[in-house]
Amino acid sequence: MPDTLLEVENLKKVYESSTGVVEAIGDISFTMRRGELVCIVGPSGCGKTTLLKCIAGLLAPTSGRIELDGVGVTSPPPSMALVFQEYGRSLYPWLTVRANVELPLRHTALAKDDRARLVDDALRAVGLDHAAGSYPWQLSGGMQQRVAIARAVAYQPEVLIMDEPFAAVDAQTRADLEDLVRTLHRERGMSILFVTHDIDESVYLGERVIVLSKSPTWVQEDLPIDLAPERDQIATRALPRFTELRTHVYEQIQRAKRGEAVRPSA
Ligand SMILES: Nc1ncnc2c1ncn2[C@@H]1O[C@H](COP(=O)(O)OP(=O)(O)OP(=O)(O)O)[C@@H](O)[C@H]1O
Repeated sequence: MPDTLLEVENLKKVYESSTGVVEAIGDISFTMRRGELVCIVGPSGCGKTTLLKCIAGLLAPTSGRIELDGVGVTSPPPSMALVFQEYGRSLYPWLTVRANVELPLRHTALAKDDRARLVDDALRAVGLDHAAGSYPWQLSGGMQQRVAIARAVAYQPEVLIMDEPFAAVDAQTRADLEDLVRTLHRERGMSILFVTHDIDESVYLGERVIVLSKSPTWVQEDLPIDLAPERDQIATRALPRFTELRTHVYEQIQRAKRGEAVRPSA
């Protein structure tokens, strides 16, 4: 199998509406390998969601190319799963946790027993096997987001796309969910593209952090995170190297906001 999973080449997105023209994405190129966990950060409004929508085939780019597994993305690829910030809106309140997790599998050719096995396994992976019969509205926000993650895990996607998934949960829950994402990546080899506003989160989670410029957006830096793969909320964040990396990313985002970085080809 080829090592490159996702390829974004010279992506440009211009919104045109009655209120005017917005060049959200100027020219973004990057690749992601199979099994990688890549974080994307950038100033507010720099086009992170626009980028993910294009990658997910929900929005047509103005120009450029996106390939998943060597195939051009022109509509939502079946081998992709998405988890958004608004877990409340991504779960069906009239379905149990189990039924919510099973939902995408109902459209596959899997036998009922196989579907049940995948759902059980995913619920166990996110620590919610005890809540299978509950309804989403009976769960805390963090638990609801675990259900959304379990649904993605059960679906066994080639790549999991996460758009600020933990922005609406409290700090302690957020730390637990970050560790869950690291575990899914480490133990199941999941390929994860993770957008966040939180610089510390990007360094804690990522094997690479892609820093975007302000709009019209380009890749200002593609930074390898040379921390050990075993990460711990207290020990890793206390490392001098963690502080160096987060300070570096912070400075890059400040430069991006001020528009100081100059595009190499410009
Ligand atoms: N449907 C749309 N029509 C017109 N302009 C849009 C549309 N969606 C987004 N934009 C503009 O495109 C730019 C990028 O928006 P986008 O939401 O992708 O950025 P973001 O980095 O995800 O933002 P945030 O950090 O606030 O979450 C912004 O200037 C925004 O106003």
